[in-house]
Amino acid sequence: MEDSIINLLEQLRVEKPLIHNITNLVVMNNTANALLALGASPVMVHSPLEVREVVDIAQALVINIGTLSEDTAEAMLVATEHANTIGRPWVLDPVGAGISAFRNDLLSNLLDLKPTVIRGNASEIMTLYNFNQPNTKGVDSTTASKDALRFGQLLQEQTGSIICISGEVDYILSQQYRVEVFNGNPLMTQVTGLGCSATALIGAFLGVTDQYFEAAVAGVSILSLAGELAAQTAAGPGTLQLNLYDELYQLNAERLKSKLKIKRYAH
Ligand SMILES: Nc1ncnc2c1ncn2[C@@H]1O[C@H](COP(=O)(O)OP(=O)(O)OP(=O)(O)O)[C@@H](O)[C@H]1O
Ligand SMILES: Cc1ncsc1CCO
Ligand SMILES: [Mg+2]
Repeated sequence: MEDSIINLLEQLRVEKPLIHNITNLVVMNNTANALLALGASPVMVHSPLEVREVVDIAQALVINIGTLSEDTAEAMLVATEHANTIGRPWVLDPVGAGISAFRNDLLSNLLDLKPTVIRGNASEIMTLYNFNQPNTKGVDSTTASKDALRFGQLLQEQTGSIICISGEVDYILSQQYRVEVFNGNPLMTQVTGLGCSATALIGAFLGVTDQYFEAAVAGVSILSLAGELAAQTAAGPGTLQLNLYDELYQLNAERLKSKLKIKRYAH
């Protein structure tokens, strides 16, 4: 399985896919830098008046609802509908699912548009399966990823999307497979938007292959491994964020082979 991740990373660095992000105001800069460090080419375009044209030229689309407004919500619907029309893959990050009726209505519309991949923390994935769950913690998870696994699998069956649940263990779920990633470090939760960075990296890999499950596995496991390595020499959250860019930039086949801790199960 490491081989497929290594091949996808090499391909990404050659092709430098253009990744269209409609994302939140908090992580705009750190996700653009994470994409650049990995080898992709980010563009953040949010106006409903221009997203169609950007979807046309991009290889994949990232939708992150963290800091929603009426305008960005409209842009997300326009962009994803157009992506579906022309066959562009897209990934949804349901940040803060459950915060408000506005957010849940948009999420419900986006689910109807069948995201290629959905990546969220445990609380967000549980809310997507049942919108009646109260959100008590904003954008952070109140529960462990393993507690959301059953709901993630049900959400997978309901939507047909590939589902990624992040946390101490990261899960990537399809109809056929479950992959578990054991890399990462708890300090990563003290830096805003590393889950959002994982979502953006999934977008980058969706831009270089039509093996969408393998793209999701690559995005999640590379962010978790780079975060783990970044934490090893970090004095705190600040250096972790900086080290993360360097780890993404320096990541190679040898490091992936020796440090990745992933398991694949067939259902
Ligand atoms: N308890 C933990 N132990 C080890 N690694 C963790 C832990 N929690 C999170 N991580 C790492 O951080 C990554 C992001 O997960 P997290 O659950 O914090 O995302 P998130 O809540 O969506 O973040 P954000 O919304 O700030 O982007 C995971 O993929 C994993 O690598
Ligand atoms: C802190 C925060 N608030 C809205 S989006 C965001 C970034 C983490 O998802
Ligand atoms: Mg998140």
